[in-house]
Amino acid sequence: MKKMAIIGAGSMAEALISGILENGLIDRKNVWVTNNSNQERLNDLENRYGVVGTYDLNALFSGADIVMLAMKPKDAASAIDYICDHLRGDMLIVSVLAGVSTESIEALAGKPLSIARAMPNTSAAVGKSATAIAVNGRVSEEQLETARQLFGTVGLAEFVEEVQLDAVTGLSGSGPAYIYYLIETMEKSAVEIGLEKEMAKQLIVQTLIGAAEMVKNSSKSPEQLRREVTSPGGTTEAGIRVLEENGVQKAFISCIKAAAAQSKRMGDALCSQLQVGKR
Ligand SMILES: NC(=O)C1=CN([C@@H]2O[C@H](COP(=O)(O)OP(=O)(O)OC[C@H]3O[C@@H](n4cnc5c(N)ncnc54)[C@H](O)[C@@H]3O)[C@@H](O)[C@H]2O)C=CC1
Ligand SMILES: O=C(O)[C@@H]1CCC=N1
Repeated sequence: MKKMAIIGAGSMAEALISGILENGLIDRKNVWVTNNSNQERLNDLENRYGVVGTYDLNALFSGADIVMLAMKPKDAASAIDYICDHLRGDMLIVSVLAGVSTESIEALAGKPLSIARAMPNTSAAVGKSATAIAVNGRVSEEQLETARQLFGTVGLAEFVEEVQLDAVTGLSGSGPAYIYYLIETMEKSAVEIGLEKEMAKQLIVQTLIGAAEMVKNSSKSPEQLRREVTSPGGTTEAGIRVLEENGVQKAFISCIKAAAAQSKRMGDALCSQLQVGKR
């Protein structure tokens, strides 16, 4: 039975704990978690999930085969420095840190490590994450399968090359925020055209779920599906024309490119600081 040590006890850690336990991937008594100082949060996770919270690093790492890095990227250097004596080459290090390369993690730890670097999104909290995973050359077939299973408990898990993770971050890591922004916008306009907010919300959510299911299950392209909604001279055509006139598609493309570029900038800055190769 595997043991996992989780460093960082925030929302991403909790989503993964929940997914792992619901799927029985690891026994709750073998899921250990720590953070930098918030004992109350550790108690809360212990009470709700039956996992083990601790500040005793020897106990945390004893017998651990998987170590998950789940603090904010800005805290990565101090956190890895604090735990590096406990990291071993035979452990699978799983990182969800945005923009922190596998080489940077090894440089921070000062030793070669088997690392699976993942980019999930916050929909992991409801088991619907879209996660992309990249592994470094030291990850064994068995560890690769472990990484797939881990992120499979919180949604879709696909493998990519590490160089593609900035693009994934801009697309699906940040992606839920773009959709929330769209929902906010649809809610505002719904109220302006005379609908109650709560009713509008239900209609919007169902519209999104329905459209997503159509794209997922139909053999037709999104463009074809859009054309089927758009009657000549009808309402959709009038609406889409305004989107086109306002360059909304161009703005979305620029948005995703800006987010991906920021991910790369953040990663490259850390690589320069640590004097490791940029991706
Ligand atoms: N929020 C998002 O949409 C996504 C976040 N991520 C990544 O997930 C990671 C965690 O994000 P969240 O869970 O949203 O953050 P969060 O702020 O909810 O949790 C961070 C946790 O790290 C702990 N921490 C801080 N310094 C520490 C240290 N030195 N040692 C141990 N623990 C320490 C904090 O106490 C807190 O429990 C980040 O690296 C982020 O890049 C990845 C994909 C999506
Ligand atoms: O905004 C961020 O930096 C993180 C990474 C992906 C989603 N949230």
